[in-house]
Amino acid sequence: METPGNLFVVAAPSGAGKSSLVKALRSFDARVYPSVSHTTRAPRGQEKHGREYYFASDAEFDSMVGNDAFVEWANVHGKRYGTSKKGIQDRLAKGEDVLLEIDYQGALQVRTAFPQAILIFILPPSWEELRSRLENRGEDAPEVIELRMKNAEEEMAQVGKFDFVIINELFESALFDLKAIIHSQRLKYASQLRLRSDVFESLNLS
Ligand SMILES: Nc1nc2c(ncn2[C@@H]2O[C@H](COP(=O)(O)OP(=O)(O)O)[C@@H](O)[C@H]2O)c(=O)[nH]1
Ligand SMILES: Nc1ncnc2c1ncn2[C@@H]1O[C@H](COP(=O)(O)OP(=O)(O)O)[C@@H](O)[C@H]1O
Repeated sequence: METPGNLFVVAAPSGAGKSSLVKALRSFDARVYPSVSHTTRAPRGQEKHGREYYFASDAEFDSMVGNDAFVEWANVHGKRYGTSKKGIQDRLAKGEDVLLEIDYQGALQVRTAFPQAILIFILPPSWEELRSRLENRGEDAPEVIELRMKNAEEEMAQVGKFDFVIINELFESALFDLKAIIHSQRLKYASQLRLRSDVFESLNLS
């Protein structure tokens, strides 16, 4: 589907730092609207329904799948996660930028539905660092960390299908890269025309 807003999709193995990067980006770029996904996994410590996720039962998730309410959904680490159509289509149609923080299976489904979507993959600098970030985050049980490390192999093998790759070694440098990708999309002709129609009009351009 062609829409005036930019659709950014950020994927990464668990622990690579995508939530931290997107949160930091949001703190000074309120024009990137993060979509809130639905999931059947349980909330973690500080997570709130409707903020990090909409936490859904299996039956609720089944019913949304049955009603064709998702742009994409996938099984990730044994739980289901999905992006609702309602959450993004209106915003994109209004010309707003939307950012999805989802797994690679979902990212590839989004590309089918929205061929102009910009797919960004975030890599950790090493396996050791990935494990230590998962351990230091202190949110997941040891067996959950093992499953996430194991799944990371399959996830990282998909990096070549993405448009951009960011290596999150130094946080500030990775954040700079993410900002640069987003900013470069906004400098494209169609985006500039939409965002700065006042300038285009005063210069008699269109
Ligand atoms: N396909 C898909 N994946 C999602 C969605 N929301 C989150 N995910 C992915 O599910 C995985 C697990 O997310 P989460 O449980 O929050 O753990 P985290 O990756 O450690 O932060 C991550 O790869 C997320 O990017 C979604 O709506 N669709
Ligand atoms: N560049 C970095 N250097 C060191 N630690 C980082 C870096 N980026 C993120 N982290 C830390 O790694 C852990 C995992 O990051 P998080 O954003 O939760 O990852 P994801 O959302 O990809 O699962 C968090 O404790 C976070 O503070």
